[in-house]
Amino acid sequence: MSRKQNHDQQFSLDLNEAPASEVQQASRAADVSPAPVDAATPFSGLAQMEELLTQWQEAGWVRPLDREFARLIRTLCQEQGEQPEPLLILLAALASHQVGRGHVCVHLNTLLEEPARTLALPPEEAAGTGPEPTPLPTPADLMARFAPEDCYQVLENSLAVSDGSQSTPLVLDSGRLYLRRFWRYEQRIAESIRQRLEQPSDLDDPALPQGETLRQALGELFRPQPEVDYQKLACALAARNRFAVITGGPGTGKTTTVVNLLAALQAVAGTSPQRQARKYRIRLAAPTGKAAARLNESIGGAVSRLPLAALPGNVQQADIPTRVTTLHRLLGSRPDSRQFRHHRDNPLLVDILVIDEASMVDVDLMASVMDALPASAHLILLGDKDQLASVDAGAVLGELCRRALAAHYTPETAEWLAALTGDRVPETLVDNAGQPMDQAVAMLRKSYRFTEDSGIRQLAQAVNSNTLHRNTLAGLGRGEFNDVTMLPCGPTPEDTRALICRHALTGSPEAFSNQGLGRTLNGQALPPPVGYQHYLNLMQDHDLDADSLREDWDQLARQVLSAFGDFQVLCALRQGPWGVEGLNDLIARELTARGLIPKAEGWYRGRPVLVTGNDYNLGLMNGDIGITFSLPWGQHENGQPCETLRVAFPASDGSNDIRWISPSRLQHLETVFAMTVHKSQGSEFNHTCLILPDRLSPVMTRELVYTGITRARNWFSLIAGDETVLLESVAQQVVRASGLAERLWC
Ligand SMILES: Nc1ncnc2c1ncn2[C@@H]1O[C@H](COP(=O)(O)OP(=O)(O)OP(=O)(O)O)[C@@H](O)[C@H]1O
Repeated sequence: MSRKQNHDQQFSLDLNEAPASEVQQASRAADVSPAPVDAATPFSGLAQMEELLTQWQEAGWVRPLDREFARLIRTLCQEQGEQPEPLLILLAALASHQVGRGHVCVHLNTLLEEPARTLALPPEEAAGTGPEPTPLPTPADLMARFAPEDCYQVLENSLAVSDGSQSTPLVLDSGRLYLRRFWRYEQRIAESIRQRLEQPSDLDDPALPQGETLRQALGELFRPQPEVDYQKLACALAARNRFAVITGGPGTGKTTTVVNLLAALQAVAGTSPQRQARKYRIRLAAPTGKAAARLNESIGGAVSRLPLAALPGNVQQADIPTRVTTLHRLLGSRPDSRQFRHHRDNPLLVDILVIDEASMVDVDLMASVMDALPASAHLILLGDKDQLASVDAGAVLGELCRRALAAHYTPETAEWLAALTGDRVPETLVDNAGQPMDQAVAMLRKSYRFTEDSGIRQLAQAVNSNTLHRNTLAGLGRGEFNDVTMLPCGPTPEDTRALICRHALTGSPEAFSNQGLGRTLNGQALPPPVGYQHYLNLMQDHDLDADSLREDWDQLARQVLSAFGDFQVLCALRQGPWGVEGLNDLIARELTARGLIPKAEGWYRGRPVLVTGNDYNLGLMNGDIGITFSLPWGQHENGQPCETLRVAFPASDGSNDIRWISPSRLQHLETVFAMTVHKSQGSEFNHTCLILPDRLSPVMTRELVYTGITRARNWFSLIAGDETVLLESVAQQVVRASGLAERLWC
């Protein structure tokens, strides 16, 4: 038997799912030898390479997990009689390191061409401290010794690596090195999409009755327009395919479009002899509780405005759900397990699944969705392709939308769309060589939330197209737009801190060219920009007491939570004076000094908290926001009522209920006067203030700045520690290594 043939038995253990105890045992088995002195030393033996990995880990360059993964590969190779090359151990650690940074794999050629940039090693220090010189050999020093062929040879000769056809812990596929688990996720996602795209549709022939029903329904749902109606085109495309993506910037009508789409599909189902007029079972989901709650808020109104009576198929309001659940709840997550209740052998009972804010879904969760979805079900992803990618590995929506701007619809698709919608796709979006995946992606191109002259819209566009210039920023400073302001940092750090404090307190309406007054949208007056004193005043100015009813407290909590959502400080970093930790502390101290909160540490009345991990027992999801109240519900030993702290959370089921939770029961949370842009995904605020530091860091990218700006519904303020850093951030783009797009487009 050849070495490779025996793989399945040898490596039946999936290393990335290995229990911690095994990892620790492997770790303890390692020898340690003297520190390496140059880039050649780690290649003189396994112990030397492992010692370097330990030093990298101690320096904070790689995670303990990365080092342990490399050691486990070494142990497993040795157990099979292979003496692994130090280069193999190094590549294993680097592949694991890249997963920790959101990549699905490592492109070997890119790694060799640009090791420092690809790996972001050595890491830059947190803003404010500057990079420290280090005597450690860097990955770039090490990789400079090798050509791609050397890496391929070492990987191909190892029992720990295969092309995926065998159960090895590492997979080398088309020049990409994967941890096996991530390779499998990518495979499963691509397979599921391809399988859905290959299924013929009843709607393929516009002349057949189903096509005619769809045409009629679209005619009722969309008013005729002088220009191409991209929402109508998106509905038609998504109705035809069992897999579809609808992408668009803020306010381009993703929710409106999907509601129309679901109504149109129910009309088709209601007239379909094959379905015997049985309507589709539809579920709506979002990756976080916050995103689910936001869709909950907007979808009910959109459904109630549907012209149902005019549609064929006897579509009723109840045929279109308005309750949105989190993906974890939908799939049935179980405490302390990464396995969901719904999977291939216990699929979801659903005909159409819509996932909003799909940019936040990582490869692991997306693969679980694909597994749990019956092969015949429609999957519709909604999201903004230009937003930040998921926190965990992958950039699934970004990859699926990578050709969305130019569309690449085939002439056949363009003809079909014209027959169904009456709209002709512009020639620039038609491509004879368009591929099946292109035909399932629709991009909404017109914003209905922002007017043409909106500063938020123009700033977001300039960032997205990398055309943000100093004169745009100067224009913001001069008050060229009445919905955006740029607040100038002071000459000293104290001045800047004072500016941030003033702004966080009041929202600085005077800094906007119209003094924050008089803005209207679609004839509706918009509330002016506010800061945190707005919700804290509301908390203080009430006349509830121990005799008040629970309902009255619930009502107050709803008002306070809504007022808190009127303003949010966002930042790029976690640590340092410009990060969440520094800003939370700064703002809390200012509010204490103003008598708006009693103290700045621990638990106190008015403390806003962000849940940072799912807690199924309490029914709280990552991203939920609560506000701490002091309630007269406690009791002294003598029976007298006393104040007790409770955190008010809005129920995540769209019921408008309030849950009061004791602080001692809350485990994963942080104060949220400041929030990272990453955590703000899926949320929107009436007034958003984005604070960017005075030093560039790898996390500061175009996607981050764009996501920060587009969290603002009506007012946006910017505090940039250094304009050059802002411009440089916009020039930096997130590119996550993955092979998904290559699997879907040949
Ligand atoms: N075709 C349209 N004509 C007029 N108004 C529209 C149209 N489509 C959407 N709108 C309005 O634009 C606003 C934003 O629409 P919608 O909520 O559907 O967009 P979205 O892309 O889902 O927004 P978000 O950025 O919050 O995800 C809503 O007030 C909606 O009623």
